[in-house]
Amino acid sequence: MTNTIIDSSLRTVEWKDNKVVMIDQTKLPNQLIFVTYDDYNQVADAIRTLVVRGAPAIGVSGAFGLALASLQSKATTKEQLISDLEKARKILYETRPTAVNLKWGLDKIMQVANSGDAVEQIKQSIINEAKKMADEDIQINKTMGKYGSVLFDNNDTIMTHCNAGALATVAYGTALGVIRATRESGKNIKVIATETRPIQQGSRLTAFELKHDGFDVSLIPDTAVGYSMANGLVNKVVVGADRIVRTGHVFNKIGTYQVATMAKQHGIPFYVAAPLSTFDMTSDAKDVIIEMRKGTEVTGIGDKKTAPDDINVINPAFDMTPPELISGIITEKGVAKPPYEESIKKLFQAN
Ligand SMILES: CSC[C@@H](O)[C@@H](O)C(=O)COP(=O)(O)O
Repeated sequence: MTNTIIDSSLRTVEWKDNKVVMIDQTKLPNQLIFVTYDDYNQVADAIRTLVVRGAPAIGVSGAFGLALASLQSKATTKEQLISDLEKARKILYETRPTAVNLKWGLDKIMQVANSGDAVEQIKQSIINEAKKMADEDIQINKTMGKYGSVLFDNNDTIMTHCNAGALATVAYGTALGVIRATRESGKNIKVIATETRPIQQGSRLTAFELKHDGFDVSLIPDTAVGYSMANGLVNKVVVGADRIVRTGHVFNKIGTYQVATMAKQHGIPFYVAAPLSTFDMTSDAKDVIIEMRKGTEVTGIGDKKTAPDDINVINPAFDMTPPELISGIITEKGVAKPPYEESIKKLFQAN
């Protein structure tokens, strides 16, 4: 593993010279550091420790992890290679439970592996497929952005929560992709980003990313969502998603439910932007596992301790926003509107 500081345009995760290169998001915004991995276990660690995070980005990272596993394998038969890949798949899959894109990315690669014949040909097909998934992610975000941009007006101030930007995807972003496309369509917009405690994806990543790209962005503490809405500072909200089930229940970064509830209270449209790879058409909302993260994320800010010793902590990483709070779900196939079960089904039929 090597670290290099490079100031370049942002591509979160990439396949280069048979290695995986990603931005170390734990170091942002103070340092822009790219890490290079040649072992799938390192990729699994990177997902687990949030070096890479955001549902689409971890989906593609999982796929690249399997591509590394195929190169690491010493298998001489297809059966041995599949068994090595299954072992790696399990390790990668167990890194984070809520974002369904991880399963999607791993399943897609396993399908390619299972449909191949000879070992070397399977390895090459896996690498090709993972690279294709990364490239398609950018295109999907741009298409989603175009569908979403018509929902926003000139002079809107748009609130977003957590980070659903280029850094949560391969590039461009889901919710921030919609914001980018709205600006690209010639509309003048401002953005309000929530800080997103406990680990501040909003201030460290969204504010960093939007400022880097010249947006008019203001940062607020999570506790100022109600104030901002009650005082007319926000016209619309757009957030990303980690998993959306067929009924339109949206699982996203902790605090999203509060933002959506507050938006409803103030009659502010609340949109979700996510690719079809974020939809889980087989689980019920009650079966989705909410990741619980370590208490130290809450008992301190960065390295500074801000809570008493031995305090009990409850630290869920995600929450569920029910469909009745959501004005529309923006995808690369169009915008789903209530009733969601029906309109989501139609988006998949159009696929
Ligand atoms: C585009 S991913 C959805 C995001 O809005 C958000 O929930 C997110 O960034 C994921 O959380 P994270 O815990 O940082 O991986």
